[in-house]
Amino acid sequence: MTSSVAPLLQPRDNFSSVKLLAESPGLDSIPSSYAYFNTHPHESIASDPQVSIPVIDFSLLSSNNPDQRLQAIRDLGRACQDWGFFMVVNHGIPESLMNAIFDVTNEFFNLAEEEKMGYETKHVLDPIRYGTSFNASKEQIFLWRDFLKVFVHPDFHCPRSPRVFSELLEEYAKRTRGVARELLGGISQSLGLEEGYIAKLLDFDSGVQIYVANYYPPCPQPELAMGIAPHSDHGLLTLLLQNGVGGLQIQHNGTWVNVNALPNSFLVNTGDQLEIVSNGKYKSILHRAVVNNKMKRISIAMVNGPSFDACVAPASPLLTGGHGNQIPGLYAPMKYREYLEMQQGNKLDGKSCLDRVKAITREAREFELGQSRYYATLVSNAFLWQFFLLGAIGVTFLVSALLSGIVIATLLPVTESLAVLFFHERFPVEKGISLALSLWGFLSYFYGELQEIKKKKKEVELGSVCT
Ligand SMILES: O=C(O)CCC(=O)C(=O)O
Ligand SMILES: [Fe+2]
Repeated sequence: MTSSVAPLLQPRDNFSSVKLLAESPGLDSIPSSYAYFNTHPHESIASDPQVSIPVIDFSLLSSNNPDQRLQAIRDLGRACQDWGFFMVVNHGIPESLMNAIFDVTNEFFNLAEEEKMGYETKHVLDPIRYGTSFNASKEQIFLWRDFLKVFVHPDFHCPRSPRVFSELLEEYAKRTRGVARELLGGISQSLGLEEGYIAKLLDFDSGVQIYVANYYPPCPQPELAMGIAPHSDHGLLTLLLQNGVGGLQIQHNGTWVNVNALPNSFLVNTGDQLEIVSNGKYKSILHRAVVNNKMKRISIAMVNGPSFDACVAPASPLLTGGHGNQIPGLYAPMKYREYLEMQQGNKLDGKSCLDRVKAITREAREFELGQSRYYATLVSNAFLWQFFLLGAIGVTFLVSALLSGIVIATLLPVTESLAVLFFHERFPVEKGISLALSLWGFLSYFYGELQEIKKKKKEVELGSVCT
């Protein structure tokens, strides 16, 4: 394995895209800021050359024959539970449309850099976003990937050029949304819910759909670079196409495996919102894309999610077991818009966003006084902190920022000390030191103030003697 890399070039300053960097003459090693595998030594390479992933025949899912449909629903449920990933064949979307969407995507990435940079935006929810890596402002190691993300539903957006882009993308978005809706219906039934249950619950008809095009140019050191780091998708279902060049790997039974698609098929993966709504039965799948040194790879992911304002939580019928037993909900309710902002606004880091949503409910379940008191404490805490902050601003305004800072620094360990006294929390040496330091700050401030007052008094007295 070649592990020498060029000195840090700060490519971000010189190259606005990895495409430009890859096309720079004589590039035979990658800048160290792209050497992902040097800084992630624990990331194993794919062991298995190829495994067979489940294949879903879409025509059976929409069949009028109830037995065939039932079988397709069962297959779909098994694929979601065992893999979180499957291939969809016979979906009815014309091959010509799929080819055309590839061609126009390729043309977009071939536009002049300045034109593409016109779509470089700051906010993660801007409807058209061109960029490189994933979230370059948050990453130390960059991905060997340029991207274009376009929100195509509920409101349709599209870059102005290439000229035919808009017409093709609108049609492609509509057709893929139809396939995703049908799949979601089957998945809903496979969970024992009504066909339209999830779609209605999450307002899929006004759902967010995002076109994500990934451009991975050939890389001189593919064994060091990463196209897209391990992550799960934030939506419900992602329909992925690739230009016949492999690179996608999914995590299955703890190892990375290569997957390739049959011609004219979709690779579909379940996303975080499906994991939440199914209360963890259908886990979103970790996947990544590696790069190669021969051919550019383009993939197009259509991410289909709930509506922005849908509050996503485990479906309530799934929280009642046999004999009416309550099953705990494993995920805290959250608006999809907020989840999307959290996921897109950070660096790509496995399933860390979903873990945050899970952590709150775990804490709530383990809270001695019960779940409802946990949430009540959380909300009242947030409310009371607003008063505290107002008070701190008041002290800054009326006295000094120094006093305000000292009061805050002193109150924090006081809270800790009360927790030790009343809830018998541990009191390790760090807590002791921080308590001593803040009390020292507090006392020395007042001692200083006292000295100042005494000095002023003396001056006044002396002054009155002189006059
Ligand atoms: O390029 C690929 O195969 C994967 C792309 C992907 O995971 C994504 O865009 O979310
Ligand atoms: Fe993905």
